[in-house]
Amino acid sequence: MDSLTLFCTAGLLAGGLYWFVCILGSAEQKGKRAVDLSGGSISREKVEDKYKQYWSFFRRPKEIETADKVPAFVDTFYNLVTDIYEWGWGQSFHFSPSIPGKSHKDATRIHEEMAVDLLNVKPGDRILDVGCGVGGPMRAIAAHSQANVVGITINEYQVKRAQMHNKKAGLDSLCEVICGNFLQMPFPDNSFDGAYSIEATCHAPKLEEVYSEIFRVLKPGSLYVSYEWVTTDKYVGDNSEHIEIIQGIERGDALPGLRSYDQISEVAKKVGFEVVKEKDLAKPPSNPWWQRLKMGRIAYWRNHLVVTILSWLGIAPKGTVDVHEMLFVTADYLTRGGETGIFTPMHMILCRKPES
Ligand SMILES: C=C(CC[C@@H](C)[C@H]1CC[C@H]2C3=CC[C@H]4[C@H](C)[C@@H](O)CC[C@]4(C)[C@H]3CC[C@]12C)C(C)C
Ligand SMILES: C[S@@+](CC[C@H](N)C(=O)[O-])C[C@H]1O[C@@H](n2cnc3c(N)ncnc32)[C@H](O)[C@@H]1O
Repeated sequence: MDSLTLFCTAGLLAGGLYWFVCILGSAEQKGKRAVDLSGGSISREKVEDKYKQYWSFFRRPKEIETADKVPAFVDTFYNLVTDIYEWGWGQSFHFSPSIPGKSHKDATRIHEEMAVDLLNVKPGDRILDVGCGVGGPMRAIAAHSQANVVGITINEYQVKRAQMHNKKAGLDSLCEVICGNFLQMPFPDNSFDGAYSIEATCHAPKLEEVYSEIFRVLKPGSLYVSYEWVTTDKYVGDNSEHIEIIQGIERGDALPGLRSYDQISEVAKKVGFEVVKEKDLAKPPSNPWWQRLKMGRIAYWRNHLVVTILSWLGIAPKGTVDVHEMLFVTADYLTRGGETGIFTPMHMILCRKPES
């Protein structure tokens, strides 16, 4: 082979690799590229250890149930997964029913806007986003309602990402992000005109603790809506396949234990809320929320290859392949949860804090 052929072949290979990693492997919503994958606030040499530490929680399940350690364990999880979520899913870390003829991005936004529409808020009102992630829902909701949204997340890295996205979207005057624990929120009593949580309170070891905090910070008469992760009435506690699926979902999503659908309104009433409405938004005529997960399978194989190459080249931190692998397996459990109908990530509950 002469040197020109060698040069051209090397150029083609390098170009192909760049296209595969940087173009094909880029996020749905631009913002995170494969080459930028990190361990969040964890230093790159500690990612592998932290991943092992994450798994050690599941070897001591009793400790999780009782633990004040849960917020720290959830924080570790989001350090490990936030970049991969943003890269492979976008800035909204939740599911939504598929809508024929609409893109995932539009279906996601519609699901988010529905939450704030239920709250009856006016422009200028102050509303709380409980477990805000990197702020995808917050930005859609602020833009749609012109309300001021305050988001709280346990994860410092997400705060930085959310603030950066808010600024970039020109929504930083409407959106504020705070790092804190939603089980002990740094807000005065009766200080919000509304609140919502999207697929976040499932991380609370006791739902009562987070619901009573939300109740405390809401003004009397105002509304709270939540999209909850729960097992449905189709879940049979002694069916081994059902147990396997639910445990798979818990392990891959940092959940201290999934609740049953009928526990949600019980807890809401117990802390003082009036339950205005309750509905599983996944039920027909809604189209399957897990369709997007299932359709993405080929992309996940490609992503796996991209992450493996980047790890091998020393660009992605050691341990990233393991985290990606864990999510890959989790996607399958979530799909099975949806297909069997034993699990829903969108059990909606709308509550009001009474006037007196
Ligand atoms: C509400 C929560 C998170 C819900 C979802 C946003 C995420 C649950 C599973 C995640 C993913 C699974 C497979 C990944 C894939 C292997 C990778 O290549 C690209 C990212 C995934 C698609 C990733 C994206 C986010 C999820 C769908 C929980 C934590 C309470
Ligand atoms: C699956 S993400 C959903 C994020 C956002 N609602 C969305 O839909 O994009 C769950 C969020 O809950 C937050 N969270 C979990 N436990 C928390 C806690 N104890 N205090 C504050 N935030 C918490 C996580 O940090 C994360 O931001």
